[in-house]
Amino acid sequence: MRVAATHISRSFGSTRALIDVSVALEPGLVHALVGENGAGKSTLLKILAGAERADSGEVLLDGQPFAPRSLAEAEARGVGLVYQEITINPSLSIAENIYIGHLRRWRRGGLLSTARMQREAQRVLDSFSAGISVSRSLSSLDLGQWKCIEIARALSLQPSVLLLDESTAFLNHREVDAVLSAMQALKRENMVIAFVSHHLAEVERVADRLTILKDGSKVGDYDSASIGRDEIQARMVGRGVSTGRPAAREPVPHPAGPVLSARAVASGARLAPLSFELRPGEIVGIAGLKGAGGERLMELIAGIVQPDSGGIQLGGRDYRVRTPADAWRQGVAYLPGDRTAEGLIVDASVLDNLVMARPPRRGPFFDRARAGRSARALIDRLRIKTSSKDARSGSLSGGNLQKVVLGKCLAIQPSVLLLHNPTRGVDIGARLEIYRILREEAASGLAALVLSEDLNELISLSDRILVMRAGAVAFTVDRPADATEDDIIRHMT
Ligand SMILES: Nc1ncnc2c1ncn2[C@@H]1O[C@H](COP(=O)(O)OP(=O)(O)OP(=O)(O)O)[C@@H](O)[C@H]1O
Repeated sequence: MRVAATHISRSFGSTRALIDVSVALEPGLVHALVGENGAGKSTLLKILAGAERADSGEVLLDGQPFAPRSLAEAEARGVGLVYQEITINPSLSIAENIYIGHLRRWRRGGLLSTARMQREAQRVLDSFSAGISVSRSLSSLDLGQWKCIEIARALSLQPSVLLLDESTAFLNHREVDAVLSAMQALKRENMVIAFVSHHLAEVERVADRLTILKDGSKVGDYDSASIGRDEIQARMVGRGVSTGRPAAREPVPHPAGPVLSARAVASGARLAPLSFELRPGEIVGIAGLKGAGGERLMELIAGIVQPDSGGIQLGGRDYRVRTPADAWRQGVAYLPGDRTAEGLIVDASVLDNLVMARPPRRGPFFDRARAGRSARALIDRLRIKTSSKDARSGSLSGGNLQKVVLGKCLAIQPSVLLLHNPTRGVDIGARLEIYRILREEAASGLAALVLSEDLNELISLSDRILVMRAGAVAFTVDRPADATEDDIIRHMT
């Protein structure tokens, strides 16, 4: 099957998400869509998948007009979509997750024919060498394998075209491999594959062709062999970007006493008694696999869970927080790993989300004028792409939403900032901007703890890195500038 989209335009109110974009997708080739946050990548995929309608333009499937009004209609014509978010239900089996929404297929006289469903689910997983047995429990699989189950779900409808929207965004470096291998296996089956990614290393690894979008318009189509990473970046942003990974931080002196110190804090089996100090101006990275203890440490400081033993001091005083709100009040801001579930309210405006943690007041009243000024300053500083400060947050693109959550944290001028995967889904230009802002904040005294699956991010940002394994610090990298990803991975596993 060939996909030809021509002269596609789509606006949302005053935002022109796509302007006269044409792309051609060929079978047996992996096609990457790249561009800055808000460039229009997801909108284009959604139009192809039936989740959005184009205002104008035409899509042809093997020469036949294709204007699906729903995902189901697109699926029936052979076009499947894999979402950015994880959509696995852990209380169901692998096979049930694959056939969710189509379980009726496996019912005979009111009974679910589990054995047949399992056999068929296994066949689909094996068709792209996922290496997953349907008899396993979901909890024994990693997120990359969960993504492969979502790919199997799309494949169970026998599509000829598979669209993946930032499917690796929530995965760590190992889990990504499973998804990229799946794409390569499907390419060999002669499928049309298009994916969105902010990670140009992934694009280089699997894409045969790429289309660059900028501000809703197409910059161009390229053979990936003929264009280098620097040129892709330059074309994405419309100006030169020197490198995707900024120079590592030079060690900075930290003369003051610790702003935060943990003494033998422990939390069940998740965290063995741990002591460490965080000084003003210091950025400390935490590396570790899921469940290694980094997330639990952040949750303890953020007031989400209570330590079983040990204690934390903030600014030399006992720091006991029972709820996240307590922590925010004391100047400890937390950017959670999942921006929409915990980080912000999608139905509220950009302004409301930005100032939500500490709304400016005049007397007993909300000071809308001051809130407006502060929101506008954050929108400019973080280069948040929104039609206005009053726009509904849910209308922003994924990367821009992430910047809103970061803005909400910075708005309270915290003394300690806890960041979990701070630049997930954020494009390269904005990522460098966020690193610059965090360094500026650190230079004026902010202390930050950064838990990230992106090890290059930790190396670039941190003054030191705590590498966690099985609930304890297995190793401390004192000079991240001299470390490589492999050095860190060795201590994580
Ligand atoms: N449902 C919507 N309502 C209003 N505006 C929208 C809607 N969907 C997308 N937009 C706007 O359209 C533009 C393109 O968004 P899109 O999600 O396609 O970008 P993207 O390239 O996928 O970005 P990201 O890399 O951040 O995910 C953005 O300015 C976004 O705010």
